[in-house]
Amino acid sequence: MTNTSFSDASLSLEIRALHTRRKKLSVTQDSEIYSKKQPLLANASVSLPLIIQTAGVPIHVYTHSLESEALQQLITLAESGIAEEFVACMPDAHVGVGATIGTVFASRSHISPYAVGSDIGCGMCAVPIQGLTISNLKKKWKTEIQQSIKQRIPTGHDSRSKPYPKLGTLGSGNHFIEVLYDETEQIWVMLHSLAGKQMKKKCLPIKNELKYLSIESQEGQDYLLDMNWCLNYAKQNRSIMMTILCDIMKQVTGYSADKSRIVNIHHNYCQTEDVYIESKNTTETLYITRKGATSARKGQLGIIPGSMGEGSFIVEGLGDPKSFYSCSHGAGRLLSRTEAMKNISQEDFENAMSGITCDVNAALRDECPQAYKDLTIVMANQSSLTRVVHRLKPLVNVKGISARNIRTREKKSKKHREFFMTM
Ligand SMILES: Nc1nc2c(ncn2[C@@H]2O[C@H](COP(=O)(O)O)[C@@H](O)[C@H]2O)c(=O)[nH]1
Ligand SMILES: [Mn+2]
Repeated sequence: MTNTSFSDASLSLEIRALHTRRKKLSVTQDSEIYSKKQPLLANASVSLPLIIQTAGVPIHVYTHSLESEALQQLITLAESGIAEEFVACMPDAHVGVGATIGTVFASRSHISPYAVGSDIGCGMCAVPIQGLTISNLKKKWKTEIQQSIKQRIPTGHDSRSKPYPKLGTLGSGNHFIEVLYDETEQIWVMLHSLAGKQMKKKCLPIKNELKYLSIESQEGQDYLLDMNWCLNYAKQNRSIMMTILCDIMKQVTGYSADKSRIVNIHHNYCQTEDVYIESKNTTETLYITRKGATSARKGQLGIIPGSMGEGSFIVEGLGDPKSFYSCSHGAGRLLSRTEAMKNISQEDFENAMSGITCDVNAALRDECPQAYKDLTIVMANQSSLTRVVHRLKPLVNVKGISARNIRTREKKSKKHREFFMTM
């Protein structure tokens, strides 16, 4: 039986209630209790990280609210025996497949493909455009840039090819390209692009199963080799797209990117890093896995995107060992895609995007700003992990969806409507 408990006496009753349920769960594995969504809710005044004791290593949680399923996944990892010292949960965390999105952990001996995630090497790239500001950006350029991006960078279905996605392609879903401006009115370009290779759906585990490989085993070595191949591929893909994007900016506006300030980072990966081990007062080299997390070593630059209406942050790491030198990789989803489609009206979506040059096709409503967590709260929750360098607000957004994707989605929702009308 597990010893999971919460160390901070001031945590709210809700947490204690969840704790009791979780204890019940581990004994009975009652699927009915399991499927109930009981969030972890702490008082916003409680300082972060919350430290949750488990039968394995503790969990450092950098948010005051978390879905029960995500907490369950973190506990499974913390009690698996493969994680050293603690497991860290980032402020944008939400339930993932096999492991929570927003998980960081260190291992001496094991790697978990499920904890790296299916989007191996998914990440962000951003660069400022030297001399281009809000004041000298002509209004008509925004549409010209948007159209040119769509013509030159394949998105959604058009990104696909076998066995790997084409280099220089964006991917689908919440992958995006943006033109933004910072607090000094400086213009930036940014992209969030697809992984080196998507793990096949049939290879993915059920939600709360966590499988892992010994690094010394043949499978572990094979996985590391393949994962590193995917990381290189994903980084190259971002570089190629960024070159095209900067070329578009130059062609349309006449201004060039300041390539010396480019930031190009993964947020789904595993690599060896030197880690301070507090219990031994030593530094060791361990395998750090970040699934939906940004490296935030002291002085290291990172990119934290929010949503298509909210924009993003350029941040600098503060090098906090309590999070394994990491911070969030975004705002994180608040509503599932289905919930967003159902609960957010087309009018509210369009209002949230007013003034931004972008598509507001109904097929994109599951990507609306309202579907994501409040980025201000996410940033406040990680003030000990990272410092804001630039606050970027969006001007142009191109999402990872092709005309063909839109037609397929429209057909599907028409069929869906017809089905319900005949009932
Ligand atoms: N600036 C923008 N941020 C966005 C957009 N769509 C999503 N997002 C944020 O990115 C992260 C990435 O999540 P991942 O797990 O898929 O890597 C997500 O949590 C959102 O906060 C956008 O169009 N523009
Ligand atoms: Mn990503």
